[in-house]
Amino acid sequence: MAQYLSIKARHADALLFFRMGDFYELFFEDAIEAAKVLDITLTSRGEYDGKPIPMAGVPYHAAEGYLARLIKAGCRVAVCEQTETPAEAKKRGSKAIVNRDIVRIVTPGTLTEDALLPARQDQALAAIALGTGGTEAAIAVCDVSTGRFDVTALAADALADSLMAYPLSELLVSDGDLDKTAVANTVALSSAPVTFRPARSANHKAGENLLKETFNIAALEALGDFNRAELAAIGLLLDYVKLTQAGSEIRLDPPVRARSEGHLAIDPATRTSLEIDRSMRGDRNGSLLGTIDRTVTAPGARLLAARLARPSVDREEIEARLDAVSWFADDRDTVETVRSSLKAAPDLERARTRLRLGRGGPRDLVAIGRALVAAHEAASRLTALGTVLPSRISDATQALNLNKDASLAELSRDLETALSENPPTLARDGGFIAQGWDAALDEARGLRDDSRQIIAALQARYADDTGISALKIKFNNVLGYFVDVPARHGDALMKPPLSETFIHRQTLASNVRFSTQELSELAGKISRAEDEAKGRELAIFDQFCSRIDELNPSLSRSASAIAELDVAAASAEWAFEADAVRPALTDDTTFKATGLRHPVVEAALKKDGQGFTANDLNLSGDDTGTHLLLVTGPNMAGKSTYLRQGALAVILAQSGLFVPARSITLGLCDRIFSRVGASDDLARGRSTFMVEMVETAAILNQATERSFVIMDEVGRGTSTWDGLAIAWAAVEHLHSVNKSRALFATHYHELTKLVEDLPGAANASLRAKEWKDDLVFLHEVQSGPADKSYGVQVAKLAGLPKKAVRRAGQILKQLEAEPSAPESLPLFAAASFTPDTEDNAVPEEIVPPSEADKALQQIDPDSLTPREALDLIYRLKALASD
Ligand SMILES: Nc1ncnc2c1ncn2[C@@H]1O[C@H](COP(=O)(O)OP(=O)(O)OP(=O)(O)O)[C@@H](O)[C@H]1O
Repeated sequence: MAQYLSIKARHADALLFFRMGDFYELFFEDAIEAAKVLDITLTSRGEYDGKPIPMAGVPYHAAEGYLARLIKAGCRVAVCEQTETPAEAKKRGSKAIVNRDIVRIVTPGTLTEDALLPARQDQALAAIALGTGGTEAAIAVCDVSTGRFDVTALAADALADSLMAYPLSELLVSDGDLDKTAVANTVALSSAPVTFRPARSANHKAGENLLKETFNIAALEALGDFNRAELAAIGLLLDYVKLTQAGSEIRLDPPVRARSEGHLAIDPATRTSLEIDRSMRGDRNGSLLGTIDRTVTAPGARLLAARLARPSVDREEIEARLDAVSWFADDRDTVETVRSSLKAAPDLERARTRLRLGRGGPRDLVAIGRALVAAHEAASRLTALGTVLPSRISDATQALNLNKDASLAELSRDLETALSENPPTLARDGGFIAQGWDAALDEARGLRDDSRQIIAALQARYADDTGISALKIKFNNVLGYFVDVPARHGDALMKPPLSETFIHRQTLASNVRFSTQELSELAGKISRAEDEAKGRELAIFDQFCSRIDELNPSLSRSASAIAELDVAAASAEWAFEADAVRPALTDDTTFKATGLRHPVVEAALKKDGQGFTANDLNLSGDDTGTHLLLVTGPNMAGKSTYLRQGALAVILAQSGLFVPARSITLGLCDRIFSRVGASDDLARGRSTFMVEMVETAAILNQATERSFVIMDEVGRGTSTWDGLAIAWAAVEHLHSVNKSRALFATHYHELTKLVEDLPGAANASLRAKEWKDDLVFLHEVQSGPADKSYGVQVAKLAGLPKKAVRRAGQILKQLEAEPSAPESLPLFAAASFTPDTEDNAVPEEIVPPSEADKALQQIDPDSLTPREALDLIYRLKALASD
C-alpha cells in the first residue's frame, strides 16, 4: 500500500493501472470509476484506515481493449509496471517487494497501439501558445504514433481556424494563457479534450532546451528560426510528451515549420457545413473524404485526409501534386499495378514508431519488412516503364527503390529471413525468429526439443518399469513436470521398491502425481534451454529495434514515399471513376467551370441509379463581369448543391486533386467561407439566428477579393422584413466591399432586383416545371431569376396533411394579393378567416379537382341501386388509381 500510495500521489489525475503479476489492479476511487466504465467486478482487498480497500483488475494480456474504453470515456491512465522480477527482489531481502514505476501515461492524444487508433486518420496532439504581445501565436502539433511534428506561427485570431484543420485528439493549453481571448475561444471550440498544463512548461527557454535535447543539437538554427511563441508551444508539447512517456526519450521526427498563410483558410463552421471529412451525422461516409478516398495504405489514407483538411495556396506545390495525379490518370493499367503492389504494404509508419518507443512487437518488424518489399515492387514497376516521371513520383520511387539504399535493402532482406510466418504480438512470448537465422538460438532450441524427446522416452521407460501403461509425464505451472497415474495405481508407486524412485506430490480424486530425481534434472535442463532461447530471441529483437532506430530517417522517407505514391494513384483512380478533370490554376481571380458536379451528391444518386445534372459556373468577373451570383429557385431544386459544389471544387483543386467537371479554371483562393444550413449552438448560448449572424459577420469582416464565399438563405432565421434587409445588406457588402467570388442563394425574390444596381452581380436560377399537378425538378441552372418558389407544392410533396396544404395555399393567395401590408396579413388576423370549406379552400392551381372528384360530385346516392353502387365503386377505384 505504501508503494501504491506513493506512486498514486504523483499521478492524482489519472487512473493507476498497478501491475501485480498477470493483472493490472486498480484501488480506491480508481477501482470504483474503472468498474463503472468497464463494467467489471468491483471487489475489495485488505483494509486501509480500518475500511476495506475497493479493488478492480484487468488481465495484463487483454489490457489494450480496456484501455481503449477508458480513453474513449475521457479517462487518463498511468501504467505502472514491475521493474524487476520477484527473483531480483528476493535478492534484496526475503521480504522485499518488487520495485514498480510508471512507464507511461496513456492519454487521448498519445496513443500508439493499432487497436486504439483509427488506421486511416492522423492523431493530433496540439499545443497552443501566444507571443508576448498577445497578437502572435503558434501551434505545435505532433502525432506520437507516426512521429510527425509540425509547428506553425500565425496571428492569434487565426488560432481556432488553423487548429481545427487537424484531427485533434487532445489540446494542450498553458494555465497562464487561459484568460486570453484567442486561447479561450479556441478552447471553447475544441471538440477534443483539453489538458491544462502549468505555465512554466509553455516557456520559450524551456522549449528551446527541450528541442535541443530531443534532437541532440547544439544550436537551434539547425532546425529553423523559431520565434518565441513557436518555442513556447514546442515547450508545452514536448514537456507533455516527455511526461506521458514517463521520462523515456522522445521519439519524434524533427519539426517541420509551416506557415499558416500556406494553407487555404477554412473556418470551423465552414469545415463542418461542407462536410469535408465528416458528414453532418459525424460519419466518414457521406463526407467528401469518404467519397473520394481510394487509397490502399494507411499512411496514404492519412496523407489524403491531411491534404483535404489543409488545402494549399502554394501554386507550385499544388501543380506538383496535380502533375503526379495527371501522370497516373493517363495510364489506368499502371494505376492498377501500383495499387495492387501497395495493397500489400502494412503501416510502416506506425510500426517503426512503436518499435522506437519500445512498445513494438515482432509483428511490427514483419510489417516493416513487408512494407519495404511491397513498396520496392511498386517502385520497380514504375521505373520499368522507362518513361520520364513527374518529380513527386520520381522522388518517391527513388526513396522506395531498395537498390539505392544498401542498409535498407539489408534490413528488408534480414527481416524477411529472420522472422517466422505468424509471429506473436509480444516479443516475450518468443517463437518469432525463424530456424536457421541464429546458431545460438537454434542450439538452445535443439537442446529444449531434445530434452522433450528424452522426456517422451522417460515416460515410456517408466510405464515399462511400473507396468502402468496409463502413466504419463505432464506439465503445469504449479508442479512443473510430473508423473501422473490414475488413482488406482497410486498405491503401487508409494510402496517400495517404486517409492525409491517416485516421490509423492499430489493426490487428486482420480489421479496421483509424483516427481523423480531424473525428471527434475531434465526439467531444469529444459527450462534453462528455454530461458536461453527466449533470451536469445529478445536480444535479436533488440538488435532489430536498434537497426530500425538507426535507419529512422530512411524509414521515415519510405513511409512518406508510400503515402505520396498511394495518394497520387488513388486520386487518379477516383478521377477515372468520377470522370474528374485536372483543374487549370491561375494567379488571378478566375472561377470558370463547365459541367461542374457535386461529388458526394452525385455518388449518392448513382447508388440509387439516378443521374446528376452538371451545371456551368462562371464567377471570373472578367468576361461576364460577374463575380457574385444570386441563386434563386424552388425549394429542393438544387440551390444548396450548386453552391456547395463550387466550394468543394476549390477545396479539391487546391488539395491537388481533380475536380468533377468538364473543365475548370481556378484562380487560387486564400480563404473559403460558407454560411449554409442553420443549427443552434445552445451549449455556447447561441440561438439559431445568432449563429447565423455570427457566421455572416465573420464572412463580411474577413472575406477578401481572393476568397470564395457561399451563403445560403441568410436572414431566414428572423422576421421577413428584417431578414430581407439583412440579406440585402450582406449582398451589397460582399459585392462592393469584399469583392469576393460568391454565390448567394435566397428565397427573397425581392433581392433579384439588386443586380440592376450591382455591376458585378447577376441572377441565376434552378429550373423546375409544373407538369400536370406535380412539380418536376430539372436541376438545371439558367440565367435570370426564378419565377416563383413553389414552397406549398414542395410541402405537399413532403406529405403535409392535405388540410394544412390547402390552408397554406389560401394564405399564400392573400399574401400575394397584398404583399405590402404585413399587419393585415391573415397570420395576425386568424379569427377573421373564413372557415375551411371545400369551396374556398382549394386554390385551383394547387389541387384541381380530379376525375374521381368530378365523378363523386355527380352521384345522387338515393337513386342508386345496389348493383349500380357496386359498379360505381369499381369505376371510382379505377379513376383513383389512374
Ligand atoms: N444537379 C443536380 N442533379 C441531380 N439532382 C440534384 C442536383 N442538385 C440537387 N439535386 C437533388 O435535389 C436535392 C435537393 O437539393 P438542394 O438541397 O440543393 O435543394 P435546395 O434548392 O437548396 O432546396 P432548399 O431551398 O429547400 O434548401 C438533393 O438532395 C439532390 O438529391
